[in-house]
Amino acid sequence: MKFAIYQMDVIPANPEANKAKIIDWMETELVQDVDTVVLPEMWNAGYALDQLEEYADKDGRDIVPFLKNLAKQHDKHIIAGSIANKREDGIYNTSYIITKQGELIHQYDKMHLVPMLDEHVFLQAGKEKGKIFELDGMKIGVVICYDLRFPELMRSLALLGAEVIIVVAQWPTSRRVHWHYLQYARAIENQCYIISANSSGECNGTQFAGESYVIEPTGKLVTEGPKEKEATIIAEIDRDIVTQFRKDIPIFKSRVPHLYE
Ligand SMILES: NC(=O)CCC(=O)C(=O)O
Repeated sequence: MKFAIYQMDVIPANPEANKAKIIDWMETELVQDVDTVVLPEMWNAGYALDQLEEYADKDGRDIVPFLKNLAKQHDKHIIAGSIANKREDGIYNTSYIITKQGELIHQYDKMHLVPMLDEHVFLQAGKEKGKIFELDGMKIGVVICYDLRFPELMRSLALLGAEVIIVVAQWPTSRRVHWHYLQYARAIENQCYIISANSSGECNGTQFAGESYVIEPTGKLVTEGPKEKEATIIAEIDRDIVTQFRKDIPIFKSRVPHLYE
């Protein structure tokens, strides 16, 4: 499976401009040759949290049809990062997965809200258990940014069979060391690919790190995006590497969950 990651400089509080950027990016040459594209976290409105009442999508009503059309038009699966998404009981940070046939096959609301960003003041936390989905026979899970700090969530996706975990993010440069090491740890401990799409822009004085990664289950770096700069990252992944590594070091067979609690 070949991926294009959009390490996007998200424009805060401007969904129309961000949609236009994605339309243009999908036309770029690098993206033409891939099966699947990956977008970053909250790409519609950025981290303008105090303006989300105005700029959040209304339960995906605008953005889901937008993504479905784009997927069909370009014949590509879209792992659509996440968007600020207003429902009756508040605003969620929601990820959507759309197939190249234009079908919405998965959605996930970010379950861990970030205290350092006061997310609990502006956002609702997702209440549903993590699930996985399949694209071209590959089992995939998606998590959103701060979720990366919770090994329990990522392990639960691996136990459901995830061979790839996508991390969509707006992770700040100030904590880029955590961003780096946590992804390696999650790849190695869950013996899965980690594919991340981080933002590279700036919002209210916070600079986002860029440095989107593709890491093999073995901990080998496949490729990495530049620091703090918009970029397209292309990577091909190989399911056999997951299968072989899980045979070589069979940690899932060695687990003793009854001794962990
Ligand atoms: N958008 C986020 O979830 C940021 C997470 C973060 O800054 C951190 O975990 O540190």
